[in-house]
Amino acid sequence: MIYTVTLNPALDKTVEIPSLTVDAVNRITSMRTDPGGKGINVSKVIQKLGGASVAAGILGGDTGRAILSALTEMGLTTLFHFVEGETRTNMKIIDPDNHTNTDINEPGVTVSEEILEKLLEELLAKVTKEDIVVISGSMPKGSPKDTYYTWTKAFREKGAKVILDADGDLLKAGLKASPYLIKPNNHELGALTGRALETPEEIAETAAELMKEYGIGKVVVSMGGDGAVYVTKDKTIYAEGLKVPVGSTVGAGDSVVAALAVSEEEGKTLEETVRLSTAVGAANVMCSGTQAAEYEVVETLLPKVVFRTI
Ligand SMILES: Nc1ncnc2c1ncn2[C@@H]1O[C@H](COP(=O)(O)OP(=O)(O)OP(=O)(O)O)[C@@H](O)[C@H]1O
Ligand SMILES: O=P(O)(O)OC[C@@]1(O)O[C@H](CO)[C@@H](O)[C@@H]1O
Repeated sequence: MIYTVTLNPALDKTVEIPSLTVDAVNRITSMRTDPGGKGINVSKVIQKLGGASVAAGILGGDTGRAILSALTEMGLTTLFHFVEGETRTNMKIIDPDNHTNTDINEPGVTVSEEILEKLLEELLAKVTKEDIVVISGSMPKGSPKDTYYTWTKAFREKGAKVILDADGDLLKAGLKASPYLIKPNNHELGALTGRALETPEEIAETAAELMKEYGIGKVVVSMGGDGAVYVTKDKTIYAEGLKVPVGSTVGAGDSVVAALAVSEEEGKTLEETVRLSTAVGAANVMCSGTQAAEYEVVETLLPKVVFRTI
């Protein structure tokens, strides 16, 4: 089973504003809402890929209840704890004239250490060595800074494979517990290592160093429309991005994480994983908002993926 952990979910409100201008009145031309937050997005995509997951995390208030009922309606299995306060609403502004995606994310609810411990205990009682645990996104206020270290270590001790998708200090903390796989983008990896990373070769070298230093099994570095670099102990592959019409790039990274988790569970080869992840990433940017792409679209993109060993 794949478990996804979203400690700070969000209702994603995606609006289209042609020629978005600061310091002016902007008019929305279309709007949609989706239950979101990184782990929740991963669960939505896993379902489209024919896999099963348990989406776990923390919700609050009417927004939290709306997210839970949307996920239940989609047929997802969930394990959420409710806290005081209101789950955040994150605004995603698509400007089709300037081809920009702007994220305005609220901080979210405040949680206590007790609620985090309760959720962790409940998950630890279920997770086995056959399982994959995806931990992604920001943490709610009140969480200890080392939460991703503690959680990664705890799931690892159960023998589960932990996929960590976080950035900044959260990623730094989690790395110390040697996750099985991490998926930073090239900017996040660059910030972590203090290097400007442009080429697949530079990215591959830095990722390999990180794997050695922290005992990480695999690193996948996404590069937006330029594709991704997949580094394992014995092979490194660069996959080009697919040229597709862009609806919204929000959640593209989450869809890649979903494809990586499903590939891991199904024991796919690295080449099969690269093909699936690239096609899933591209199919999801074709969608508006943070809705998950249909597998039929992914299927049409699979044969178009171009990659090379580096
Ligand atoms: N414009 C695009 N065209 C085609 N594919 C894209 C585009 N943007 C992203 N992708 C695909 O999605 C993958 C992940 O994208 P990206 O590197 O932007 O992730 P990310 O920075 O983690 O995103 P986010 O945090 O918004 O989820 C890329 O490796 C690529 O396969
Ligand atoms: O504030 P965080 O937790 O870093 O990111 C939250 C978020 O931007 O990530 C997802 C896209 O990856 C969205 O569904 C959600 O709004």
